[in-house]
Amino acid sequence: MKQARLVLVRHGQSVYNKENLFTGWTDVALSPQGEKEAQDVGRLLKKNGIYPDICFTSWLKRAIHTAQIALRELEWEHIDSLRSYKLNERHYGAWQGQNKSKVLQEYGEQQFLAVRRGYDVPPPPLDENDSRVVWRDAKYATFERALLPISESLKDTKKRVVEYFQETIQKELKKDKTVFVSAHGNSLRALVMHLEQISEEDVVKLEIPTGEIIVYTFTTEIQIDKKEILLG
Ligand SMILES: O=C(O)[C@H](O)COP(=O)(O)O
Repeated sequence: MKQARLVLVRHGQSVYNKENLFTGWTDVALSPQGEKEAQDVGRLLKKNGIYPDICFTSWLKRAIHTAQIALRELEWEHIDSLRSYKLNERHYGAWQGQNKSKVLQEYGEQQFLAVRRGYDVPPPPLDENDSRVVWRDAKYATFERALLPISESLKDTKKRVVEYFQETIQKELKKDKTVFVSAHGNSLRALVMHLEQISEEDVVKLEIPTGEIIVYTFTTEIQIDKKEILLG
């Protein structure tokens, strides 16, 4: 019997991950190691006989390139790919581009963790006059300003990610498709929190490393039957 499968992949290491900088909506490329991690994703999918029917990514190139490299490695590049800003990484506000160790020193462990891994504490917002603010990026020019964040908590990210999951991705699962999603550390933490009904307290411990592949198999009622992490 064909069962719906959801394959979640965190993009490979980016050049900001390598430098230990907060990234958020900053649109940075994969590092050479990240490209290798993306190839490994394709290799592991092949080894496990997982050939997706459809692919979803965020609008950020580290997730787009991870999906493209993985599908090339899998020799499965023909499938439809849909992209949405709703799968983008959590907006890291004024912390974007800052060194994580320096921010930790400046804010102290408790505040740092509350923002970085907690549920409803956003980082300080990006100044509206900052040239990096999202509405100055041509890609988002047609959006209403109110839709574009200058900082987000995990709760804010979860709202848009779950909306997109329920409106779009879940429709494919209901047709028993194998759905590939290439996204980000925190947009995926938000989705996993929703799927596994993880509490606000427990989500603090949820970590998703770069290049990780999580495969959920669903029953016909869209209930999780099995969860697997694919390892090389
Ligand atoms: O946006 C970032 O900096 C990373 O993609 C995720 O970072 P985090 O693990 O520090 O939340």
